[in-house]
Amino acid sequence: MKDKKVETNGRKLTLDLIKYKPGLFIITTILWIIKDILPLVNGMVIKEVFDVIEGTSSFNVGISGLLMMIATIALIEIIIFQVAFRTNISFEYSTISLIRRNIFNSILKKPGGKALNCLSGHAINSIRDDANQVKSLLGWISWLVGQIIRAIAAIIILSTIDIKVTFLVFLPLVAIVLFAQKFEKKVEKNREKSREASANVTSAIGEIFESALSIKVSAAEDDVINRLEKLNNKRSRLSVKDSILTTLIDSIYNNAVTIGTGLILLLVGRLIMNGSFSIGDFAIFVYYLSYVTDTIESLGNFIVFARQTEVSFKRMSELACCQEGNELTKHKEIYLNEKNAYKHEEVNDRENLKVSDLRTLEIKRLNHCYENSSNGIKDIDFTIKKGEVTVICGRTGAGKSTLIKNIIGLIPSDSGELYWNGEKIEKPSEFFIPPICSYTPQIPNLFSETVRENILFGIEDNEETMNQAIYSSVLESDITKLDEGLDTVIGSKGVKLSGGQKQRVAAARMFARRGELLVLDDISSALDVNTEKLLWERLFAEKKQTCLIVSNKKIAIEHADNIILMKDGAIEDQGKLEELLSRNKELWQIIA
Ligand SMILES: Nc1ncnc2c1ncn2[C@@H]1O[C@H](COP(=O)(O)OP(=O)(O)OP(=O)(O)O)[C@@H](O)[C@H]1O
Repeated sequence: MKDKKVETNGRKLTLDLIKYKPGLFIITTILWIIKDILPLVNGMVIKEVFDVIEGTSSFNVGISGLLMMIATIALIEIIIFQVAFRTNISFEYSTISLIRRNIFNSILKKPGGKALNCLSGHAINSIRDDANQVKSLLGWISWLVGQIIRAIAAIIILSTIDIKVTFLVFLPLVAIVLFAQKFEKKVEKNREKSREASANVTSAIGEIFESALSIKVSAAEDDVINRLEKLNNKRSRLSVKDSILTTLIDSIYNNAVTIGTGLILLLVGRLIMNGSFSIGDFAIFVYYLSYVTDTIESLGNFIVFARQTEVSFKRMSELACCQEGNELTKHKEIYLNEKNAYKHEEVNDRENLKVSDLRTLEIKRLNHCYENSSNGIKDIDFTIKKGEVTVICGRTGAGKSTLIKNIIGLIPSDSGELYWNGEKIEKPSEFFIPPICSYTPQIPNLFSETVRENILFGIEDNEETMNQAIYSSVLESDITKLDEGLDTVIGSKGVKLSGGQKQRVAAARMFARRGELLVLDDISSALDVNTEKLLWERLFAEKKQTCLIVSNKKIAIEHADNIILMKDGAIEDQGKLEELLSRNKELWQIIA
């Protein structure tokens, strides 16, 4: 399966998100509308205040009554604002959590070897900034609805005062919207570049932290800092350009609105002098004018912001795209208020898999070619039988790791089939997991937690399982030498452990999961002879255990029921040790 380009439709995705919590969206929007309409009523009351002062009012309420009305409206406005703010927060955080949940879920669902299609820094930036951008857009939509309704209502009221002056309010709107359209593409392109440059800096910093030791021993500090400086300068240039473009558009809106306002006020001033405007009319006109012009500006900014959000949708969709398609806005339950409500439906599905005990695992015509490369595996055919040890060997780069990653679904194969007891395995990446299969990768992935937590890695802490895992991975004497035994914190990526200890903690994690099929990728490369001997002896003492092992070590190969000899991505030969030694010089050289 090669990566496909992800097509995104920002409007559809936005609508999907609104439909996720339609009740909250509608309530928030209605509250914003009421909150925005109230000042219009206030404007009318203010007009009456001036008319009462001028003596032209037909309203039978005194100044004090009108002032009470103004205060009451302001109070109601404050209360509505408080409620709307809360419902809006619930709406925004529900949708942002859904987006983040779906991105993480899709990443976890993808084959392990292809979970991220970009640098981790890019993914982190996207999950943080792009999700926030979408959240702001959604909040803005419900806010804008109220503003637009208020502006329309204001325009209708203003046009009853003077239609000609009111018409002039629309001119800046049309001009600004047309102008903003022209800038849309440019802003979008630049924002994309700017975000990418920021992500490159984040990734570079991450890599520097991860490789601090290598940088020091290679005395590469200056080079690394120069590279970071270049990336940072690029980021800074693009960010400044992005800010300038956005500010430029903002200031154009503001100035157009101000010029429009000035023109209208000039016209109104002339009308007052003509006597066709009362002071009350003038007051309400000035009072409403800012609502209309604010909305024009807001609408213009919104158009630009919505364009920028398209970029965010695109980047997040690329992360949230898995075999089932773009899952970015897929409606799923999230738990914002409940403690311990974490559920992972997919994991539960896996636990419920009904699979018969292993008798045979057949690998048929398996092929994989890495993207933009001729490397991979070709036409792999062999069978693993229950209780047998299968050892894959071959020179470096022969395709051993690629083969096992394809079998257990960490890398999706281009073609070929796998059969478990004769039944086709449809999704290897979802099938080859504990308790069916457990795996130790060539490079151990450890976390800066305790040894115990690294071994358990989410499974229940059971003394018997832990002791068995420690015994099988020959870790017992290492643990007694650690300051706090199993509860020693091992530092970032296990920095406080030796290479051999790291390999065995990773192996212990695999043993603790008691997979029916154990898959071990060259786990003894950093072990001394005695420890390695013990490790294989203990593993092979369990005659029932089915193992698929990548190793060129003589002691492992000697225990193999079937040896798969790889060369240039293909199986060069396979069979028992004696048969292969009698006919194949390659194997002699590998185990020599
Ligand atoms: N992601 C990748 N993209 C392109 N080529 C790759 C990728 N990963 C591995 N390769 C290439 O595929 C070939 C097989 O790699 P693989 O890791 O399977 O070899 P191996 O037999 O396990 O080697 P070793 O014994 O050194 O671990 C190598 O030539 C390697 O450079």
